[in-house]
Amino acid sequence: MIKVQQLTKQFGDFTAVNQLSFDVAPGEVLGFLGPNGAGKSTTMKMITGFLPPTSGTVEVFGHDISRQPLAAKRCMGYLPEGAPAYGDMTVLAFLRFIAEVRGFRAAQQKQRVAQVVDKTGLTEVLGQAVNTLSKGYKRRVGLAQTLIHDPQVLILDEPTDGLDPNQKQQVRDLIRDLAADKIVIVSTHILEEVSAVCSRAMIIAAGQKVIDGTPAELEARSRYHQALSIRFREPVADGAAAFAALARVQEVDELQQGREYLIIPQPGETLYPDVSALIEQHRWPVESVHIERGRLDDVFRSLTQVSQSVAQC
Ligand SMILES: Nc1ncnc2c1ncn2[C@@H]1O[C@H](COP(=O)(O)OP(=O)(O)OP(=O)(O)O)[C@@H](O)[C@H]1O
Repeated sequence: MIKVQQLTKQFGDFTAVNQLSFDVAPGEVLGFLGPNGAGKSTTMKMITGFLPPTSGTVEVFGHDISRQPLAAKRCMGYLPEGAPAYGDMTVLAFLRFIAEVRGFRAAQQKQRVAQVVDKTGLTEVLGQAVNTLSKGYKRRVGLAQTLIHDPQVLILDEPTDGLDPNQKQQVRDLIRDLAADKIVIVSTHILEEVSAVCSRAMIIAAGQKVIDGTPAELEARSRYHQALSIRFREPVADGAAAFAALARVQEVDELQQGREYLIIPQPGETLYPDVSALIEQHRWPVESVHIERGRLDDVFRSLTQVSQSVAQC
């Protein structure tokens, strides 16, 4: 279990992280979201003991990161932003070095290195200097070094940043694979990553938590939650006015000259029965109907804009 309580970081007069509290349990993949400068990296650095908090505490499986840093760090693997250090070393030498630092010797060291090389797909670049690797491989080397001691907790700062779509997919699959019995905290700007790998998501803005829930709970906050997206086989004249006249409709968007409509309900309402009755009454030729779960980008935008403007007041 990770327990973060009232965590705060000030740089001079500026408060980068403000009274942040949350718990994470094994098996959870927590997506840490927020606009640039929200305080994600600063929080991760404090959780992993790379930056002392101004106030507040972090406990990792009962070990306080400030008072028992070695015991707490033993439980964690941390992938910071950017590329791994020691770029002149070959991948193999670098991973052996990390294994050595983590206390593995002889056969055990070989075995640990071989396991992470296999997991992260590094076999073909083992003899290459880290500096000369592509961005994707550098990221994988970073991931490999976080896994060497098979930690119970993985803290990954933008693990797919700068990767191409295939590499992104591979890293996400790896995170999902690793997540079964670990705690994973992953910061990202990429909202589709949250749906792809996270069991829970927290949005922070201006150093403060603005929402914490499952991706489905976040999507339910979107204005598009339960919106109906309807496509007809041919254009339907007057559809916009007819849909807009229904009770509990907030907005109707007509697309493709009347072949498609997006009908947004008032908050908390569902429209399917009324819309379906209207379509039947007019015998409009429906091709497809889709009920939206909600859009994370819309939730992200509305929550972070509100809290940033509050912070500026
Ligand atoms: N060492 C420092 N000294 C002064 N200010 C800092 C320092 N480190 C971070 N900050 C400031 O704290 C705020 C939070 O930074 P942080 O890097 O945690 O944000 P972030 O959410 O990770 O952003 P990004 O998504 O851009 O990586 C920013 O305004 C940043 O400029």
